[in-house]
Amino acid sequence: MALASGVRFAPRALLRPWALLRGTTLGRTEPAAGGGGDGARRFGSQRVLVEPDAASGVAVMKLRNPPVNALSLELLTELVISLEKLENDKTFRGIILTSDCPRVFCAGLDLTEICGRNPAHCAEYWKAMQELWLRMYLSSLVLVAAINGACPAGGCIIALSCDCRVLADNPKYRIGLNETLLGIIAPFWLKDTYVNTIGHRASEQALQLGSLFPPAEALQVGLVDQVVPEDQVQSTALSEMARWLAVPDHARQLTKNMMRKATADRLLRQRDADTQNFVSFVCRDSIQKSLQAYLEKLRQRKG
Ligand SMILES: CCCCCCC/C=C/C(=O)SCCNC(=O)CCNC(=O)[C@H](O)C(C)(C)COP(=O)(O)OP(=O)(O)OC[C@H]1O[C@@H](n2cnc3c(N)ncnc32)[C@H](O)[C@@H]1OP(=O)(O)O
Repeated sequence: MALASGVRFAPRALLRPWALLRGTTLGRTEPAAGGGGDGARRFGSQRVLVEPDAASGVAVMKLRNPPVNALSLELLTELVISLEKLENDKTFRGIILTSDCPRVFCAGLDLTEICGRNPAHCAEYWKAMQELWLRMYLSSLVLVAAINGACPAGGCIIALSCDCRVLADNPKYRIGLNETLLGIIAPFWLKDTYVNTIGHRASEQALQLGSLFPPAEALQVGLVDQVVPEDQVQSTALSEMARWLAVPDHARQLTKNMMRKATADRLLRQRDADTQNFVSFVCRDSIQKSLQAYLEKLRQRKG
């Protein structure tokens, strides 16, 4: 990821994402409906749909891992690859991230990736989660989250790593870090991201209580930047994007780096320890039991 000034600030020692790829269909390019030239061609993968608009330099990236866009290992990997592809293409300056699944932006970690799995799998999964966060948090592109559905936990991590958040005004679309309610704890880098966004006291309260904020409260606490009627989420995200793109890239990118680097560096310095910590925590019998019980509750809630 090169800055306009030639400075590169994305961590270079990140995982090679394609090493994680299993059975995906990346790199597929197809014409968008009614599309013609390059600017109207879609590409992406099974779980990430990318609609690039070369004329504006903005791509819309849609999560499509039904039913709830849970962050499976495949989805994490495909997101990193799509992001990298856009970053390496000088045509693009911004991404609008949104959901292709009705009513849910992203349900967070795919609990089936950490329930009843062996430590090696949990480690591989957690590294992919770290990777996505690092890539997004330090991206040289402008990332705007168009949050068109529920956005708990890992979904909120994805939204928080964007530069700006627009949330649809629907009381069911709550956003926040509810980890404590599942009996788990947000890692330090997620806590840092929360504090950077809403401040220390609000984070302390919200993290301990596992608060999921409905739109008006999310706006009030500063978790999102705009709350708009559902049918205006996309257009508002585009207007926000235009505001951010009006700033010269090099100045905005270096400022973003200045604001975020210390937080990202903290994880980069202790990435392995963070992975070990995650694995030993989630593999404990007691944590496995609470995760299983939570998953069971979700399954039974249906119908
Ligand atoms: C040291 C430890 C560090 C750990 C830090 C970890 C940081 C991040 C943690 C997380 O992200 S944990 C995950 C937290 N996520 C949630 O609590 C959300 C749970 N889901 C919901 O609340 C709801 O599903 C929803 C997102 C509001 C959508 O509701 P809706 O009514 O539309 O769908 P459902 O009927 O509830 O679900 C459909 C289907 O999907 C399954 N499912 C839902 N969420 C998950 C998930 N996160 N992982 C895996 N599967 C999930 C749900 O069980 C249903 O499955 P089926 O019954 O159809 O089999």
